[in-house]
Amino acid sequence: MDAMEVVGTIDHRDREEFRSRGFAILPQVASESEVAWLRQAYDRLFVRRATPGAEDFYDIAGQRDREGPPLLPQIIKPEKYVPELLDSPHFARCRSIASAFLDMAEEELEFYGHAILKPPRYGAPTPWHQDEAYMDPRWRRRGLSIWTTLDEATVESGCLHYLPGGHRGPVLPHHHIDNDDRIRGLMTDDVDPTSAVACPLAPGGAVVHDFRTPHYAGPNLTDQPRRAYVLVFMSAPAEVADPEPRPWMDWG
Ligand SMILES: O=C(O)CCC(=O)C(=O)O
Repeated sequence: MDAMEVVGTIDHRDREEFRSRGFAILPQVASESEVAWLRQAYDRLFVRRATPGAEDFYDIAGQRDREGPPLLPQIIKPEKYVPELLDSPHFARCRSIASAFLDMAEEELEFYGHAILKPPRYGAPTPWHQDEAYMDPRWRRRGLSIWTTLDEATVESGCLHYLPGGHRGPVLPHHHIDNDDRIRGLMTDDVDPTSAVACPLAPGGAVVHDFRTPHYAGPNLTDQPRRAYVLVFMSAPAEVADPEPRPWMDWG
């Protein structure tokens, strides 16, 4: 029996929370049985594909040529390897939720997934960043991420933290982690973490954040893995007439 009611729709309070704070909390977007299915798909994916050099596998926090286990392993577009992910009720629910938050028809939304694993008692923090800092400034997209946890996500295991309202400001200056451009991950120093809101969740719960909302997750200090499956939904790109410089990007 599934313990909590799975909610695939949002109401005006969720919308208002998202509009004013740049994030919203959805306590249950996947049922217990869906979480069990997602976990086994996720684990198989990491066993098969989480090897250095594998296509779509990255260590966000480790240097490209680093030896040893990845610090913050991530698989981009897991749906390429497990197409059933897109047939799942969880995906349908998330697409409908994204459509409601973005006020765009489902058919107009582009999307992709990514999976970020924090193994037990191992792994780096995900430093403060805005997702938009990773994007090409020559193209503007409206969008959001729906971050579903497959495990208990707590402050100790690496739940997400947000800076409320940060999505209404600019894209902040970012740099590569440790100022080392062999590390793929970006971070910003321009946040005041004392005003951050931590978002602990039970398995199957989700947080939704705008591309511009600054966010952070700590290292996993617990004996359980912290498996997050993220679905990113966005509008088609619109060309920006006068793009802002993002010197941390490869194109300078
Ligand atoms: O799962 C994490 O540690 C970070 C997730 C994140 O930054 C994102 O989904 O945008």
